[in-house]
Amino acid sequence: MAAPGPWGDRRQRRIGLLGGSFNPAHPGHRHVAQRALHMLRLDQVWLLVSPGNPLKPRAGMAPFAERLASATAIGDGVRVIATGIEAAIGERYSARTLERLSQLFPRTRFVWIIGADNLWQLPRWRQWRDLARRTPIAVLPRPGWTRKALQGAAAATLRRARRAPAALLQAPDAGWALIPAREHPASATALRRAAARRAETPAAAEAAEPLFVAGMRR
Ligand SMILES: Nc1ncnc2c1ncn2[C@@H]1O[C@H](COP(=O)(O)OP(=O)(O)OP(=O)(O)O)[C@@H](O)[C@H]1O
Ligand SMILES: O=C(O)c1ccc[n+]([C@@H]2O[C@H](COP(=O)([O-])O)[C@@H](O)[C@H]2O)c1
Repeated sequence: MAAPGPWGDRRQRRIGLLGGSFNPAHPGHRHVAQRALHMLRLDQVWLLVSPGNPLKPRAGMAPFAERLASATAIGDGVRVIATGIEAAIGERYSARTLERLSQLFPRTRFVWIIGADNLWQLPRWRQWRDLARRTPIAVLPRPGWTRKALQGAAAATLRRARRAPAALLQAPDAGWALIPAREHPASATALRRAAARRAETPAAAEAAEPLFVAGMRR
């Protein structure tokens, strides 16, 4: 399978993987991708659109093609690119995805990128310890989650594997680092709620119209 981008073979390439539902994609994703790209001197960040997060309900999840298009729209097509490779290889558990990607791209060093909310949630992921043992993890701050995640179970279990950001990709073994970044407030949940409110507004206005007209007559 071809990598989703043009490559030179001059050295081991470094790819950041920002896995997500992208339901929809938003500027918070772009911020996280660009910050990781810059701070970890990555060649690219792949926005890895999940065929279905194992921990999220299917109800309310937009079709895969729609989410892939949404992620594509926030990338730049060169350094930050969306990919549906997880669906193509038939994986949705991240530990398995990483194992398969390492087989498919043996000369690539992958870094798993997550927001602080997902560091907090990590112990609920399948084979999360294997994932953390094999793959460097870059954690980006997120409003309401950063401090909580640093005090959570994953951070405690992995405390000896915590690295300074600059050291994350220097060591041959995996580890994790909190990447200094401004907290970005965007969230897909907030966007979906806002869209639902907007969708309700015309209907609500229509429903209120007879009352308004009646009120005018009185
Ligand atoms: N504003 C943000 N700051 C930091 N990390 C973020 C931000 N938005 C998303 N992420 C991270 O990007 C990855 C993909 O996120 P996802 O597509 O689920 O978006 P989301 O806004 O968290 O969605 P939802 O609100 O539906 O859970 C996750 O690791 C998540 O933590
Ligand atoms: O492997 C798991 O058990 C697992 C459980 C929950 C989430 N994930 C992955 O975490 C990434 C972020 O998911 P999300 O829905 O929060 O954007 C995405 O790549 C998911 O597939 C993975």
